[in-house]
Amino acid sequence: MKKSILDTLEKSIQVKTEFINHHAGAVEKCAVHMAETFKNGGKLLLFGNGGSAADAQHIAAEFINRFQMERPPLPALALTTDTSVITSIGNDYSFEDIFHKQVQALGCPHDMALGITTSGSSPNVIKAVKTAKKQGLTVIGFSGNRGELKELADFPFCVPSTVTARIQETHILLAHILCDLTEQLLFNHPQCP
Ligand SMILES: O=C(CO)[C@@H](O)[C@H](O)[C@H](O)[C@H](O)COP(=O)(O)O
Ligand SMILES: [Zn+2]
Repeated sequence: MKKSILDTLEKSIQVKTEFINHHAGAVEKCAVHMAETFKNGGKLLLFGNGGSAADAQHIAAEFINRFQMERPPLPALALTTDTSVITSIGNDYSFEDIFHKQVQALGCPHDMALGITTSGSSPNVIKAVKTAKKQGLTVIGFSGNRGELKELADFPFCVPSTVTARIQETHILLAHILCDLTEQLLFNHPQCP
């Protein structure tokens, strides 16, 4: 049992390390774009399924409330929370449309969209990402190393794994790093180098 726990820990660290080694520069660029977006009055729309829906909500809360410092709220909205909207779209149209229609309604050209899918191919995430691009939003894609999302996103972050749990663990690390950098860039965090 202990071996299995340690193997999982080791694998998680390995995937995160490999991911950061490959993507550190892109993470920094993405944070700069995000800070500019908020500075210019844009917002961040987030969406995903299952654990990634929880991640979308978790990340939105970091921006709206705060991450590590006292500062004004930043506009971020998870498209996974309004059961009336989601059930009406799912019921009248299809599950594939639940994020796409919300992006159509709420997305503006200077906003950013963050689509999260560990398979890289959930149809409702892919459709909403295509809509976001069509409407002029900048798209961040959180995925694993498979699927279409990495080809579509302006900032593709593909975790080098095919295991959903390992991918999700890296996504939340990445999200926390992006929140931290964005706060530093916008509000001159005391720890800013
Ligand atoms: O959290 C987990 C598994 O760790 C699940 O809830 C998982 O998120 C769901 O099966 C999702 O539907 C998977 O979708 P996706 O990541 O491939 O877009
Ligand atoms: Zn999970």
